Amino acid sequence: MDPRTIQLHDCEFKTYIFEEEIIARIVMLAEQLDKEYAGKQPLFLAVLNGSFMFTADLLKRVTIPCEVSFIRLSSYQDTKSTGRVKEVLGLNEDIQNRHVIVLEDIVDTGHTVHGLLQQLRERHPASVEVATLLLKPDCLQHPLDIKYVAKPIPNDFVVGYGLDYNGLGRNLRDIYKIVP
Ligand SMILES: O=P(O)(O)OC[C@H]1O[C@H](OP(=O)(O)OP(=O)(O)O)[C@H](O)[C@@H]1O
Ligand SMILES: Nc1nc2[nH]cnc2c(=O)[nH]1
Ligand SMILES: [Mg+2]
Repeated sequence: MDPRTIQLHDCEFKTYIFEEEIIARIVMLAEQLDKEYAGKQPLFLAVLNGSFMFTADLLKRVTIPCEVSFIRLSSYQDTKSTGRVKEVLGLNEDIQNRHVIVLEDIVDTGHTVHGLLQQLRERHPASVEVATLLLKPDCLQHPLDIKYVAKPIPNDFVVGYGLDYNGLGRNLRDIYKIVP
């Protein structure tokens, strides 16, 4: 497919992962989760805002009985982590003895998921794992074991398919990377 370039605020981005590849990877992930969580009735816990598209496309393809709930965490300004993860909307669900799968659009420094996993484990779930669409393994600042990764990527700032640059770009169907 032809590469496309777009402008968001003051930055230029070019196409990087097309919708077809995103969906193909999500289909494989759903099949894996169907097998590994059969009989466990997992609770998917989606981290807003970034994970909304990933969550919808993944859960449409998960066929086992499951539940979904949402929390909202925020830590990015411009293209950088502030290092402070703000809880904008908390968790109301009782997760004791539940099999929880955290859904993220991207794990970058790992600050967001690291803090969230600490909080969740205090509530005694039966198990907690993380499923992320994208992982930047070279950027991790915490020793995290992310079990389900649809696609590892290098250290470039990306937008689209839920991911934003200062609010813009979340509605794009493909993923774009920043042009330095
Ligand atoms: O691994 P980290 O360095 O913590 O980065 C990953 C987090 O950053 C983004 O969220 P953000 O805080 O920008 O909020 P958003 O989901 O509303 O875009 C993304 O959706 C992840 O939740
Ligand atoms: N939009 C966007 N948000 C992020 N949060 C952490 N890493 C990224 C990234 O590369 N792009
Ligand atoms: Mg997020």
